[in-house]
Amino acid sequence: LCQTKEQRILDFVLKNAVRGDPQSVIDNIDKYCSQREWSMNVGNEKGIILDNVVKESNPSTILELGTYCGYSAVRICRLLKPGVRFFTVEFNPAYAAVAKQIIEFAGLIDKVQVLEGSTGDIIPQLKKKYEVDTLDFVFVDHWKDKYKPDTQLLEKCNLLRKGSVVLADNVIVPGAPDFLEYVRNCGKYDCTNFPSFLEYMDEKDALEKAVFRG
Ligand SMILES: CCCNc1ncnc2c1ncn2[C@@H]1O[C@H](/C=C/CNC(=O)c2cc(-c3ccc(F)cc3)cc(O)c2O)[C@@H](O)[C@H]1O
Ligand SMILES: [Mg+2]
Repeated sequence: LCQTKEQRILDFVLKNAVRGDPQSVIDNIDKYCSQREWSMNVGNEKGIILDNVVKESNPSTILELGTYCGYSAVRICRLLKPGVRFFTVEFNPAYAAVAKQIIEFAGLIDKVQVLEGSTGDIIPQLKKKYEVDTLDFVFVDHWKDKYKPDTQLLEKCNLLRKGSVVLADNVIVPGAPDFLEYVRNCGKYDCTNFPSFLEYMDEKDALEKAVFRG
């Protein structure tokens, strides 16, 4: 029996999407969350912007902060060439379990490493334990008050290089004002705002792209 919303989303995907077809997984999550139960996936409007920024960055090493159900992990990894490394961090075991099953159903589990734990613990381990040199692309979509400290932690751990792209969801709703102020004024990033809409709603939201100057 599906007790949680996340389990109901997984169940809907397993029943209605096509195994091995990432686009059908994305479309079915969007269908469920727009028709049945709202859920905090990046969604299709902001998702198209995410797709375009990923495509233009052509990244080889990607980090996502906040996996949730794996919607954006599937969105990003469906665009990646073979051999690319995608790490996604999730500290809620129940969400991580749902995400792994959704990513697996989409046929992308070989490209994805779901790192269970807190970003504060995992980011400092990326170089030594996960053999990461620097990150080409970071998608930030976890607790909004952690965007700024975790971006600063990425800098401190020397995980960003000249041209690394940090793309943040929800800079209008719920908002991440300290993060926005930081990336726009600290002098280390070239920032671009992408106005869009909150997932499955008519409210305005936006993504912020912050390119590290190195
Ligand atoms: C120690 C905490 C920081 N470190 C962390 N390390 C690892 N995983 C972390 C995490 N923080 C949060 N997470 C995970 O990220 C996810 C959290 C996402 C938070 N997102 C939101 O709150 C959010 C919220 C909205 C929203 C918008 C409008 C509204 F009326 C209500 C909600 C829309 C969004 O697109 C959102 O992304 C969860 O899976 C959580 O378990
Ligand atoms: Mg979000």
